[in-house]
Amino acid sequence: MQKLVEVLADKQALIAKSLALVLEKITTSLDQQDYFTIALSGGSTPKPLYEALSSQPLDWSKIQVFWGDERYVSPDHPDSNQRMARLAWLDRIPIPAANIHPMPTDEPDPHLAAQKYDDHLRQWFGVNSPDFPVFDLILLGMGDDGHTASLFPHTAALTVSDRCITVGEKDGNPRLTFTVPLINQARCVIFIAAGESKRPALHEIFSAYGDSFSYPSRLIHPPAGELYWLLDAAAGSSFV
Ligand SMILES: O=C1O[C@H](COP(=O)(O)O)[C@@H](O)[C@H](O)[C@H]1O
Repeated sequence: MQKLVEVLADKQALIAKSLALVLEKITTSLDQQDYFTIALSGGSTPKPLYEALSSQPLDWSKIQVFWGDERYVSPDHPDSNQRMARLAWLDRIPIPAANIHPMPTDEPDPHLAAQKYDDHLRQWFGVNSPDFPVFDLILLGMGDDGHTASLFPHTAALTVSDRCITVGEKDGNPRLTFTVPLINQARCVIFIAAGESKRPALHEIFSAYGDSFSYPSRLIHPPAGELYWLLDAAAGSSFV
């Protein structure tokens, strides 16, 4: 695994660096293959990145967009990760509808929805269990508590190793999330985190010894892939 930590002066520089890196990964991959698979993070941090991507002159027919986690709400709910990415980016570009792969949130039982998306991923990538699909790029955020995707501290989702998708839980509410082994299979994982409130969790995540059950982002280390941590100075100035 190649791990790179880069600290940018401020949030604007962080987004500019994230944009440049995502574009580099897309163009390099498309030189060698016909399509590029990306899994998106939600929350507030990546929104300006998605807005910036919306004005890039890419061949969107070659980009396949998935989500790494989703709140279990309808796609038009203000909390929906899909909604945020569509408003900021996907609704503004000429991307074929078939290239957008949102997590389903319409099953009465979220476990059924998790199984549906798991089946969809396996079918789309043509990968059967026990192997995992390999994403070209997975974008991740990190919450103040050290969670990533919807892998929250001290939850059962952290230990799921036989599926691509599982049900996470935040304050008693279900979410859908990529599992740790699926994320760790990726060719490239980019964490993007900003703000002073992330600093205590980052300290735990970057320390040589620590508790991954308390700080789930520690679990992400793709053995055959690249791992980037892009931070603004408020979050990361003491780590490089
Ligand atoms: O709930 C979530 O939070 C994390 C971090 O979000 P941020 O607002 O601190 O950027 C995000 O990565 C995840 O996708 C999302 O569902």
